[in-house]
Amino acid sequence: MSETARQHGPQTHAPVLAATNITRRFGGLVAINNVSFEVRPGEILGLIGPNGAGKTTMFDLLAGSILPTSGEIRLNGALVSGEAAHLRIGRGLGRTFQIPRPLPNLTLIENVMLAAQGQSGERLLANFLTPWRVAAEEKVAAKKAADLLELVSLTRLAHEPARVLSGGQRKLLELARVMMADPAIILLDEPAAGVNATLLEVIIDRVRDINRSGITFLLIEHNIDMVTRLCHRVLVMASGELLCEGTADEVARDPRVIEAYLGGAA
Ligand SMILES: Nc1ncnc2c1ncn2[C@@H]1O[C@H](COP(=O)(O)OP(=O)(O)OP(=O)(O)O)[C@@H](O)[C@H]1O
Repeated sequence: MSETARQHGPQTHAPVLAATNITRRFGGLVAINNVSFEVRPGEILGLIGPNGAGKTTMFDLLAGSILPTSGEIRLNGALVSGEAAHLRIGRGLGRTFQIPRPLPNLTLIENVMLAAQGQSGERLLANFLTPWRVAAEEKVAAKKAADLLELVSLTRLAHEPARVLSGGQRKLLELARVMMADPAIILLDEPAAGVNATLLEVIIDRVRDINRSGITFLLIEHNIDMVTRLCHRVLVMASGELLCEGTADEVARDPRVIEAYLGGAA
């Protein structure tokens, strides 16, 4: 485990997110087979495994894009397995995507502001009856969006349209967008994929900063260097099953993990 991971290890409190006996079938294919795990408050938990292991399907289940065939998902203790994705966002679950798709013609600030939760301006009647409140809320949201863009090192581009961003900058924008909804936990999908080495360092630093501010992460990543540097604990999946868990160093030495990767368990 890296020095940073050791210094900022998780506390042992009730899990932020818990998956219990989750199974998900697609027709005859069992994509997730009776998987259970917990994400502890304050940790960065890695989820790794060969292609087709079931990692993205697990994210889809946790975020509510798809529902499990069986099993339970709890978010801060509340049973959410049957709940729609937007309700889970309201409960503090944020998710980034492997290929972020910001609205290309809106500025970065506007893209981030769109992710604010429950503003009066979203309600037509409030717009009509209390325009001053809507304006005040927008001002607060704009300030928060600007602060978040600063946090992810994108202030310079805040008023540019999102279409000018590189792949790595889109990932940073996605992080700011997710933060706008004040998440307790962020599901981070392959933040290193397609990102150049310099920007990757920025992403690692920003994730670390955000984690130190108290936000928990579950991270899918193929870049083992990033996993080793960031994650307090790592889960390994293969062929829809949870193979093992431990520190990055421990799982890297586990013969079952080596076999899964070398043997093409997917
Ligand atoms: N909507 C779907 N319909 C049918 N099969 C699916 C569907 N989604 C995923 N699968 C299958 O479920 C299995 C797990 O896929 P998943 O995308 O979750 O793996 P992964 O670990 O995220 O892989 P990768 O690292 O390549 O992204 C694969 O065999 C995949 O083909």
